[in-house]
Amino acid sequence: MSAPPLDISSVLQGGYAHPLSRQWQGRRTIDKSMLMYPIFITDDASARVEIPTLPGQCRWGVDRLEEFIGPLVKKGLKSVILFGVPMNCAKDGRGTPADDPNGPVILGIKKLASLFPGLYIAVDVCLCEYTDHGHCGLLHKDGTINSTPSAERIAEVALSYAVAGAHCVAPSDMMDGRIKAIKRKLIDAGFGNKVLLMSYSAKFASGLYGPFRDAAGSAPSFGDRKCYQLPPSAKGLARRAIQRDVAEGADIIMVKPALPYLDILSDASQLAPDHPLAAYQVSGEYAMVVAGARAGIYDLRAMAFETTESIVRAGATLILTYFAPQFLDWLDE
Ligand SMILES: NCc1[nH]cc(CCC(=O)O)c1CC(=O)O
Ligand SMILES: [Zn+2]
Ligand SMILES: [Zn+2]
Repeated sequence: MSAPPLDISSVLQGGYAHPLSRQWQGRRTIDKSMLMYPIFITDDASARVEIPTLPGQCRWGVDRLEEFIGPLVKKGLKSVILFGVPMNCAKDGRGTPADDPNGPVILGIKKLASLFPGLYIAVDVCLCEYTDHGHCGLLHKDGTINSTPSAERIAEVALSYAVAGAHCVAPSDMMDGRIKAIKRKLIDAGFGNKVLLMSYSAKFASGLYGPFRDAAGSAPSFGDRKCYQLPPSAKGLARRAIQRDVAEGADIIMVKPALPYLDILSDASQLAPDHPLAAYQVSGEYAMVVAGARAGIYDLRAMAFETTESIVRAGATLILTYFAPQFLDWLDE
């Protein structure tokens, strides 16, 4: 029994049979300027400590940033986002070490700015790395989030990074009202026309942050983050958070994590079509892709491209990714 002949409208394969015609059907869209590389800076100036759950990534001391970032800048790295990992400081309820002028983030901003004047320096703004309870904001006595002083404190920390020379401040804390509070503070201090505000707008309470919390030592000491990070099924809340942050003055909107939330990214590109849209391919997504490749399930490079291309296809114009160093090589090949 032979199958009936194909109908004219059934046949697509002739349209992409050749490598060149495949390019006409949709060209690779990632380029180096879209990559923002997350880096961990710790308070031991000479440190280079590998992070077991985040293969290939390290915590770096300020004195080693030149050897770490120099070769990447030569290959075309355009931007980084800094995360502070204080190991030798006294954490407290308000996250005092966050804006310590001698802490790793502020020293790191100054060091990178002086070493690499062409490098775009973004800084993650949060309190969880600096509070004794490990939560991202300030707490009431009963352990619940105290929003108003949280937003005020986050804004104060953001301003200190702007003063130190950051080009972009990126609050990841998810406190209500922090975008407005940060924008107000930046404007009042004369940074309104100098510093970009990138909001982690749709940040979900994800299982994919595990390696990051190892890297940054920022797991909460009790409870979880479900009262401020978004529930994974909450499409409506995510849309409202994006619209709110646009209204409060965010310059870039972010969706995080990326791969399990491509529908939200696509929604964001409709809701905020006039804003750059960032996606954070988080630590667990990176670790998953690497683990699968090591298990022989697929080729690392092919899967790194496939996942990031899907993120761009969904609407991202900027990708925070731990694959940035590898992409700098791969994009040259
Ligand atoms: N506010 C902390 C913060 N900032 C960025 C990440 C995750 C980044 C990653 O997993 O790569 C987290 C973890 C969390 O919210 O628990
Ligand atoms: Zn946090
Ligand atoms: Zn953060």
